[in-house]
Amino acid sequence: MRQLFSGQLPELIMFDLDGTLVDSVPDLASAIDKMLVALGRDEAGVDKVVRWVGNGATALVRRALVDAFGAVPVDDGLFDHGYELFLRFYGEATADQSQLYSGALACLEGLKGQGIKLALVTNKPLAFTQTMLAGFGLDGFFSVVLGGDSLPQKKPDPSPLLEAMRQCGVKAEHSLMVGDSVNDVRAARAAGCPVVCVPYGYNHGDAISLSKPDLIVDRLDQLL
Ligand SMILES: O=C(O)COP(=O)(O)O
Ligand SMILES: [Mg+2]
Repeated sequence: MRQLFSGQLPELIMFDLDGTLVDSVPDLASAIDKMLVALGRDEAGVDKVVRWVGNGATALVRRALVDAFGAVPVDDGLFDHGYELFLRFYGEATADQSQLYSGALACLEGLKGQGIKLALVTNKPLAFTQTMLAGFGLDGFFSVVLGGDSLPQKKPDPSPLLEAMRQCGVKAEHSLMVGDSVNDVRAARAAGCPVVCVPYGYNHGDAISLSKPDLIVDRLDQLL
């Protein structure tokens, strides 16, 4: 990580949540499947849902409805009904089957111990993000937490990263983004900061190396 900052440590590290810190797809898939069954369709299953995660909850629901109903664009009434069902089911079980990735907690503890400011920048809606962070005891680590609905634009737009930097008072050249998807890489490039990725997350079924992050680490504790 130091090689990205001319031998120094970054002052701020911004983390993605789904697919980077937490393997959240089991609960997301379960809520999507309950929604589809309530709408009279077959379950989609984890293998499909894993490719639909990454652009926030509305995009996830829309992709599931397009797959199940085959209509593009999805009718507004169907979307509203489906989204309401998804919010209810996911709210009932946000972090039941989800798991922290190996090395994630040690990474956050180690970086915080080195005096580096930490921020969480996710496309997941803020309310679910807060539930998940609290469920894993991670809520104390971050100076700033931004969800996909915190600002008008979400990743790959750079605005959530720029807002986290602004709130922490750190410039882009002293900031680092850590994520798992092309949305994290694009947001970091547009915000002007380096980006490290993990290869185990959700990148719409593509290898993250195709997005050319500055560094790929197999486990987050390799950042220490
Ligand atoms: O909710 C999503 O679609 C993805 O969330 P993430 O930005 O934490 O990966
Ligand atoms: Mg992610």
